[in-house]
Amino acid sequence: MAHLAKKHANRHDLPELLKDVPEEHQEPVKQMCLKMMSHDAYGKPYEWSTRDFECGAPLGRGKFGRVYLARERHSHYMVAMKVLFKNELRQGNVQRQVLREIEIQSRLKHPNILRLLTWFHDESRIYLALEIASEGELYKHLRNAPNHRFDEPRAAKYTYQVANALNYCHLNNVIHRDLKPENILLTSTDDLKLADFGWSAHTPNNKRKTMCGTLDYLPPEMVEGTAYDDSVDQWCLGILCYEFLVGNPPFESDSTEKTYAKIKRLEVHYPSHLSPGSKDLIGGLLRQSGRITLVDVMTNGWIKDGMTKRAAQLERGKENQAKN
Ligand SMILES: Nc1ncnc2c1ncn2[C@@H]1O[C@H](COP(=O)(O)OP(=O)(O)OP(=O)(O)O)[C@@H](O)[C@H]1O
Repeated sequence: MAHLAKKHANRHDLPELLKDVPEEHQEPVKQMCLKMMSHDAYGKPYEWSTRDFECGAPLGRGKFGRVYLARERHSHYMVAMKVLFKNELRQGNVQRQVLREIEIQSRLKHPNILRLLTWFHDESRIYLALEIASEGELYKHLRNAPNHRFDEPRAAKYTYQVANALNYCHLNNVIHRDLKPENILLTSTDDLKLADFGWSAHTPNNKRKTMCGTLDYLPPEMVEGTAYDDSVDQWCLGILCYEFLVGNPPFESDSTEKTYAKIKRLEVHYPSHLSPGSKDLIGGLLRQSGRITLVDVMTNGWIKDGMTKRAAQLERGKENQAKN
């Protein structure tokens, strides 16, 4: 399926394709590339179908989708196959949402956005062949972390990666609008993949007024029903960063009204364990207007320092594993 990323690659491109692959993986990766290049689908239009995949263990289940590990028969390339039943989509009245998700996700290509490799359908089902994020939902990792929160280096790295993905979306006129730990997946290499573009929207420059997203993550302009633009995603990134560090979103309450009121008053309580750098960053994002940009987030000192520390943590983890 590498043809989707690099349509016209051929055998002569192998040295270039393999140049960043570690020595010990060169041969298997080369064989995989050769297999992909010999596939009927390589660089040409191709009608994928269930015949092309072997279905394996279930990976999870959503409101509409069941997700399975699957393997492309020819190349043995592994994917996460999401299967949606058309009658369930019709009953839930979400056909348009799913089509928008497919349309948007298939053209977004970024290391922190879950790739939709291909999709096809039969009479009763829609199949989405997705890149695998083997560690699953980030939400689960947050729940399982000590005190249900990440340490600052981990939170900083993840905030950077989400900012990077959102920045790419905005450059491509897409607003995500539904950021939350449940819509982010984690890979085996500790990298995030933004998923679930069901609520995202194309933004042909004008401001929008649709109310959507998750209550705890709603920015004041969406609560008030006024026009909004892509800076809603910066607000949500501020909420996400807070939730990473504290374990719950800042405006969480026991009723919708109370949450709305807190959002409108920008009533954020910062626990004492938060560093000044993290509070500064969150404060810059959780503003009614004049939010800091995603590039400001990516170049922020607290973020950069945290990323260096996270890389060192992971390195130490690898060394310890090697010793045991
Ligand atoms: N690409 C993937 N790699 C690995 N696991 C995945 C992948 N996509 C989904 N999963 C697993 O399958 C579960 C269900 O995925 P799905 O996208 O249907 O869920 P959802 O977004 O929670 O559903 P919904 O939007 O219908 O509420 C996820 O929670 C996750 O554990």
